[in-house]
Amino acid sequence: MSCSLTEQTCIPCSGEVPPASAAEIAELKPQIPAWEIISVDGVDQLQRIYDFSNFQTALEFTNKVGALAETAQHHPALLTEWGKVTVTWWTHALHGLHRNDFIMAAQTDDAAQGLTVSAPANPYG
Ligand SMILES: C[C@H](O)[C@H](O)[C@H]1CNC2=NC(N)=NC(=O)C2=N1
Repeated sequence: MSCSLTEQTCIPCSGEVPPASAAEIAELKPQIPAWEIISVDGVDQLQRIYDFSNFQTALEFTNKVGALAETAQHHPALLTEWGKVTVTWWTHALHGLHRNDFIMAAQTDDAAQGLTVSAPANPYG
């Protein structure tokens, strides 16, 4: 498919839908290069840490991602700290990754545009 991830929308997903195949992951992952695939208790997840210059901007970004999630009815784990937000996407119903997670990761990257700083600025270390 040539359509970029940010132009796609999530499809409703139940436990009957198969998780993303290795071939699908190989197609989609290069479109979100800054994301890591992690495994938590055997569940594959997409994770990225974004850096911000203060808590308020981190919270503003968190709320933008929350609004995207509500629109898509697909929800991430969000950890908001001073100067950073950790975003984790996976599909609860599948206990793993679905194309939806890659779509949401791409949308999350778009939401971060203009808000992030390139290096952590945490004065507390
Ligand atoms: C009914 C409702 O759409 C489902 O419970 C949705 C809600 N948000 C969700 N978010 C994520 N990440 N995975 C899901 O399986 C999921 N299911």
